[in-house]
Amino acid sequence: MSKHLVLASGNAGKLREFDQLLAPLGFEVKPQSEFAVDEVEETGLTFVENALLKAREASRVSGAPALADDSGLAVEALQGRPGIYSARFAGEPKDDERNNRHLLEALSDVPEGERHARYWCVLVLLRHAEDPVPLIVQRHWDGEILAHPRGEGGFGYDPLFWVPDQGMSAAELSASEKNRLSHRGRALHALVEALSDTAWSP
Ligand SMILES: O=P(O)(O)OP(=O)(O)OP(=O)(O)OC[C@H]1O[C@@H](n2cnc3c(O)ncnc32)[C@H](O)[C@@H]1O
Ligand SMILES: [Mg+2]
Repeated sequence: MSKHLVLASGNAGKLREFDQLLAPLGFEVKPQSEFAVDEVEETGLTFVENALLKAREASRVSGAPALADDSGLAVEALQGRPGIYSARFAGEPKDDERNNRHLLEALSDVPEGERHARYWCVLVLLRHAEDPVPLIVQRHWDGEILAHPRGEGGFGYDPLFWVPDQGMSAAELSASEKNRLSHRGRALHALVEALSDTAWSP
């Protein structure tokens, strides 16, 4: 069974995590930049719609099976925002530091104990651009939003995402600990498990 995949993402943090997770499982993965896939407009209203758009475009242009990730942070005190708009919470162009500052401002009046947040990750695997049976998995990871950033690892909102069970922010966890616990790591394990030989053959 050939296990080559195009990763339909332009996010360096995600690409690093996918490499760490997929290489030991024998997958040969290439970022979509190697095939000159342009960033698609994420016009969906759900993570799953956006992940489908990204995977379909990457598969169409590369001619290879494509894996896309649409993910984001849903903050309870903000009625689930920024959600699907997480990458551009502070406007264009997308910028992690500005997003984090924007999040802290939005929560400036929200006390500790009421800063619950949930990372969501939806993964879509298309075996080819017109695959009528995409493999779809979604997982979440719960935490609290800190009042100040902590840690240097991870990417995006990780310095503000407190993981109560670990007593650390997501940016303070080692890469392997984050992958073991995170929305993305757990979604990817479930996807690989669901990827039986039958599911893989078009
Ligand atoms: O669409 P692609 O090209 O994959 O890259 P992107 O950064 O635009 O990705 P999304 O559209 O899925 O937006 C997800 C945003 O949610 C945030 N996010 C998702 N997973 C995260 C994680 O594990 N750690 C920190 N932030 C995360 C981060 O700000 C991302 O930019
Ligand atoms: Mg995006």
